[in-house]
Amino acid sequence: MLSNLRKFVVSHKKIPILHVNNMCCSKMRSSLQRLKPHVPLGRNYSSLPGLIGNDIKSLHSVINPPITKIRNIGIMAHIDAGKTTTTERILYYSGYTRSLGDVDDGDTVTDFMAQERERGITIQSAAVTFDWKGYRVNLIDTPGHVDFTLEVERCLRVLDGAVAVFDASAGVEAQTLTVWRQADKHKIPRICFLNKMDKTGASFKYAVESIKEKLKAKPLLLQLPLGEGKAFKGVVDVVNKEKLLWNPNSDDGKDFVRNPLLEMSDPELLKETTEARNALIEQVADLDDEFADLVLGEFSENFDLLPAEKLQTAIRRVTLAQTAVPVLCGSALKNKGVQPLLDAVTVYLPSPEERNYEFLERISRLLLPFADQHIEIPSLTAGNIALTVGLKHTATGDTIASSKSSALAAARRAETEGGKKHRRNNEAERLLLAGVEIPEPVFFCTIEPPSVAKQPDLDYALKCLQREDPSLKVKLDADSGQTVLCGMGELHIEIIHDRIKREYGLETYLGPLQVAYRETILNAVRATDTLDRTLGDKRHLVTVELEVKPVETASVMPVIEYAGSVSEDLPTASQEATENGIHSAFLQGPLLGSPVQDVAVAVHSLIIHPGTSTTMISACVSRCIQKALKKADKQVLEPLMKLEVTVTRDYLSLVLADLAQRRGTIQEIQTRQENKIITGFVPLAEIMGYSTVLRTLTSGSATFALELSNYEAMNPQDQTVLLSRRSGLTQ
Ligand SMILES: Nc1nc2c(ncn2[C@@H]2O[C@H](COP(=O)(O)OP(=O)(O)OP(=O)(O)O)[C@@H](O)[C@H]2O)c(=O)[nH]1
Repeated sequence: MLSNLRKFVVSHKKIPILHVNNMCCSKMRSSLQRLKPHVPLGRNYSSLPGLIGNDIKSLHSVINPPITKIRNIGIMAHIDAGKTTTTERILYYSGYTRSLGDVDDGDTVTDFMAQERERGITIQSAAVTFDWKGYRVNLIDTPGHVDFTLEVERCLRVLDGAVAVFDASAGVEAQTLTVWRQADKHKIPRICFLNKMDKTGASFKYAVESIKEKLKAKPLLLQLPLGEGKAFKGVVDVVNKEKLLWNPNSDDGKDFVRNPLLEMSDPELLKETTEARNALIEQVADLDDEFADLVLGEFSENFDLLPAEKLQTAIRRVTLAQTAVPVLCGSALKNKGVQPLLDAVTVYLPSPEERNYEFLERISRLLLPFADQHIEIPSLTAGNIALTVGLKHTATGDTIASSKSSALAAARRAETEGGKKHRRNNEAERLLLAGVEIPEPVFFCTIEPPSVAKQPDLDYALKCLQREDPSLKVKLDADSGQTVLCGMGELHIEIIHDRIKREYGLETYLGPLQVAYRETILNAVRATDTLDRTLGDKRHLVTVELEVKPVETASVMPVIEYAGSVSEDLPTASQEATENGIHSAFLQGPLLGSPVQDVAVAVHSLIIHPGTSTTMISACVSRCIQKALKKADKQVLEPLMKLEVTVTRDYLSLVLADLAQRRGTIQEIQTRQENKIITGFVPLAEIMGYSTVLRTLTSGSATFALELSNYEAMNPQDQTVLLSRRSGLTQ
């Protein structure tokens, strides 16, 4: 949402803002009517939701439709599965746009950033709102590239349901797994859409199997494809036993017929569909006791008599319970199968009141998003998605509440419901609701403004970008004084660089991309330290004795223990100061100045002279830890990436040989039609610039996906080379 907010701020000069606050209905109606001609649309938009032609159905329903009729959904998938193309079709069939946008022509609604249109990929999530058969659908198109994982994560938190789009010729791909796990984490009910059924090599069966195997999900086949690849012409609705055929002469897919399957005309297909329907009924009955009772009681003799609505209601229950996922198929590009997908969204995905949100927020200005355009609205009921402006201090992951007491109540609820997590008993922390988990950046590089005078402008641009994208970290290198960007991948940093130029008018220079290493220790070491300083007439005196030791946590958060004698009478402020000192010491390890992970600290003794400031306590503890770390045996940890390369047979051996040279280890090689899918692990340092290498090696025919797996100990030889290179001894 914040990305759209920023977009709004950037582009608000172009778009007239309608101040509808406190307006009477007739005034608002005329404002809404005036909206269309004013909005500088690059595309041909038909109507905003609720507006038919230039008329308004009902102002209340435009802004606040009944909650049961709202669907807040996201579209998620592996890169290039066809999310944006599917979204375009959805907007067209719902009447939101009057022409079909095309990713390859760079004129889609939701990919509105210049970089998105140029590269044909989604970077920021975009929200659009439209109506479908009496339902209000708020839809978010999320990025598929692994570098923008955080963007997906922050969308999932506010969604009630999602459509997972798959390339039917590839099935479950690397990033599908990641987004699927994220949706699991946020308990989001899903529908699967097997897209690209028209593509050579598309296989409904293969894609369904991969959903079972890789996602460990139970697919409910609500449709069967009519033909595959070039022969794909429509779908069978298994629930209703109907055939849906798209008119081959229609160039926008609006024209399709739905006919019941008859013994006379389609005996084979009817038989196949009946079998699929019976299997579906049995599968749902296995998962839902209420439905099992119904089926066994009234319809056990003949499943054909079971009304479609009863089956749909049960499918909805299991979808909401996330014990199974409905599967549909189609081809967004060839305009087939998208309308039934929209029907399924309204039928099977939850309304906001079926999820646990009970917030009502009052904010000075609210805007309804239409991709990169917005319309101001006077109020909003629970379950809707909107934008707000003017929040200076919020960042992605924050929760906005109407008052401190409601935030406290919500925090308490979060604690009892999901939490059980240990929270520190401090009020600021209690006010926090579940934020998004921010992935650790794995790459960094220096960034320089065109001149010293422009440094404040660069700082400002980076501050703004960071607020909307917390996966971007900005640091100051203490030695060189340079600004350092830390990001999720090469593409991430490249896009940030590009955005600074386009959106803030600053030409900046990036240093070479470097890997973010970590460090750890191999043995336990004890150290003591005393800090004795007199400032003014005040004496600050602290003596600490502690031990650092290795422990396997795979985290940079140290485990902290206190000896009984220390914890007994340690005031909270002194404890916080001690822990601040511990945390700051581990941010910069002794080998490379990288964060230290897999460590525990035992504080054996802590003697604090009365009147000693908390800053001095932190400083003493931090110095003592650094002393201990220097004495310990140390180890560099390097990011190990999980890699998936899709390559044709001809180039397999070339790619494998190249990976071997990059210290890669191969986990498995699978066959998928004409392609080989290599999965394995490779150190990040060895895979920089891999897209160019792979393109050259395979004449552009291979693709790859990369994801951080874990941090692994570097072998002693490589570690020595790295350390001497970093200390400037070798190149
Ligand atoms: N054959 C075929 N190609 C499709 C279909 N849907 C999309 N494509 C093509 O696949 C490519 C990727 O489509 P997008 O809609 O940009 O995919 P996306 O999932 O939004 O991609 P990202 O946003 O970058 O993750 C484009 O070249 C589309 O034209 C389809 O149904 N069939």
